[in-house]
Amino acid sequence: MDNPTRCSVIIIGAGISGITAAKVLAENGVEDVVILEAADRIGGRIRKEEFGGVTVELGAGWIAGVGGQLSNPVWELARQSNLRTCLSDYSNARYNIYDQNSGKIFPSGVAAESYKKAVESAIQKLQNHDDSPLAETQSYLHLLINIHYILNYLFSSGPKTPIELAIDFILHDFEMAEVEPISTYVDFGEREYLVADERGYEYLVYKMGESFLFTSSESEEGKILDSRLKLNKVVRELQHSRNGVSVKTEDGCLYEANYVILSVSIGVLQSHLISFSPPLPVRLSLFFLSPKSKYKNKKLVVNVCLPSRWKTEAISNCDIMVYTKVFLKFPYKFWPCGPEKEFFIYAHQRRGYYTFWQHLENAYPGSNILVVTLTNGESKRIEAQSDEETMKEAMEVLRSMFGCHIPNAMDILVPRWWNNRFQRGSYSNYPICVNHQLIDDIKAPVGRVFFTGEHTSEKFNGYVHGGYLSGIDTSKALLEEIIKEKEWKSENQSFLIEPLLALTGSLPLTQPDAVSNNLHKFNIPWTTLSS
Ligand SMILES: Cc1cc2nc3c(=O)[nH]c(=O)nc-3n(C[C@H](O)[C@H](O)[C@H](O)COP(=O)(O)OP(=O)(O)OC[C@H]3O[C@@H](n4cnc5c(N)ncnc54)[C@H](O)[C@@H]3O)c2cc1C
Repeated sequence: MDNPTRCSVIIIGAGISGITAAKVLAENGVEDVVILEAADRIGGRIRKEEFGGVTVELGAGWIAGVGGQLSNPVWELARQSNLRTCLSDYSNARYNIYDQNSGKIFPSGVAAESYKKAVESAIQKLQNHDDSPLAETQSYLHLLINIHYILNYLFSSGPKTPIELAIDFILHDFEMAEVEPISTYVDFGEREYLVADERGYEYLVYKMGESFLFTSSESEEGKILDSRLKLNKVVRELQHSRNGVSVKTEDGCLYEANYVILSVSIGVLQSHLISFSPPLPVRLSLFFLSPKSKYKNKKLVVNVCLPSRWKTEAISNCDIMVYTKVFLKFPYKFWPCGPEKEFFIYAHQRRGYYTFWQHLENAYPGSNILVVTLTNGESKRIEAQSDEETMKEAMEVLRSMFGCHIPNAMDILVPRWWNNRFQRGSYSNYPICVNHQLIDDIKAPVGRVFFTGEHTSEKFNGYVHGGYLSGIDTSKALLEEIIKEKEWKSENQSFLIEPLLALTGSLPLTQPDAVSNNLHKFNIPWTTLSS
């Protein structure tokens, strides 16, 4: 094995969070970094592909949260790069629900009424229920946060009819899949813009990289040539100690640094693609029955959080959402394209079965492309089957909506985020009543290993701007740590010099380890009592 490459900071992953973190470090004088990226490109879950003559976004498609008092930083980046976007209005989707049996759109009154009734009756029930988390619900915003509860109350034995299932799917899996989407809309505004630019959404990540990495000037967009960015480097082992970190890649290369920033997705962390030595901390949970009257016969869970025993549990408690956009190219349009027709819904007795459709005529007029979104179980199911089978299923659904005469699709594109071992899903999805300790634990550093990525953003997890802002937060936290270590070292010079003297025979080697205790963030032991 060659000598290890040595640097100050290794960044694992070149998605938006990793590239942003590297940029902030470079701007603050830490340029001695190495970025290890498993794929052959930067951008991660922001990814374009040419399909049917246009550029489609396989991953992030929308800049969500625009038009509010604060400006979404990703929207700012998009404006600086003149990224072409178009406004999307999902709210119309609920008026375009196709009945599986008749192939006709439910009269707008019926669909809108079902939707309104669903929401109103749920609020009513929840407000009457004292211990409901929605007892105080007064606004639409509160409603959005707690959509899980609404749906559970509304369909107390589960949604049954195709239209109920379709509404459940739109609200639950599509519009409100994350725990607090509200922060995005409250902070940055309620508008969402679809990126429709041939350079792709990923151009923003490339532009950021270009600001601190060397690029070739051959083409207008150039190519990142900087040796600090290493593509096709799959990190498999990470060893960390109070002296530093060493990272081994699948091709046998070794890298050493003072610190690591790990930006891989929560799905990758859960998959054990990367092994940690020593292993990431685990939490011990003790269960027993309380003899005391107040808690009599209740199971008590005492989470004994021994020093540094918390990380793995937090990682395993965060869900990952699988969200798949299937693209279909047709020789001509057969779907309505007028105003408020961009999105339409198929109501089927199987929940989430090719439910949510979008045409790309607003983004790319004349492209004749439809996109259908599947999630979770349905995503995994179609990932496991051939694209031909998926096309056949999609065509059956389209024929039941638009009739037998419609043409076959000429081409299909099925991204596989779940089976991609560098992603293992689309984005993090925290439990609805998330305990803030969970997110704190997920993002807290372990010794010299710092964690970043959309899943570490308390307010904006699941979004591109969550990834971007987490990259800034993590690199700032690391910069503080670097400064603290420098200060500690200069204050404790004697501890550093004396062991050297000992080596020359002047002193016994009994001095304390010459590294700041701050570097090891042992958690203070804590306990929780829950019934
Ligand atoms: C289908 C889909 C639709 C989405 N829609 C939207 C949307 O409309 N709007 C929105 O705001 N957000 C959306 N998102 C979410 C958004 O894309 C992500 O939140 C964001 O891009 C995450 O950035 P990140 O840097 O945290 O992670 P990533 O982009 O996943 O970056 C992590 C990087 O680490 C690399 N990596 C993984 N394992 C290793 C390893 N072992 N060694 C080295 N490198 C490794 C990966 O290849 C990747 O490049 C969507 C995501 C998906 C998948």
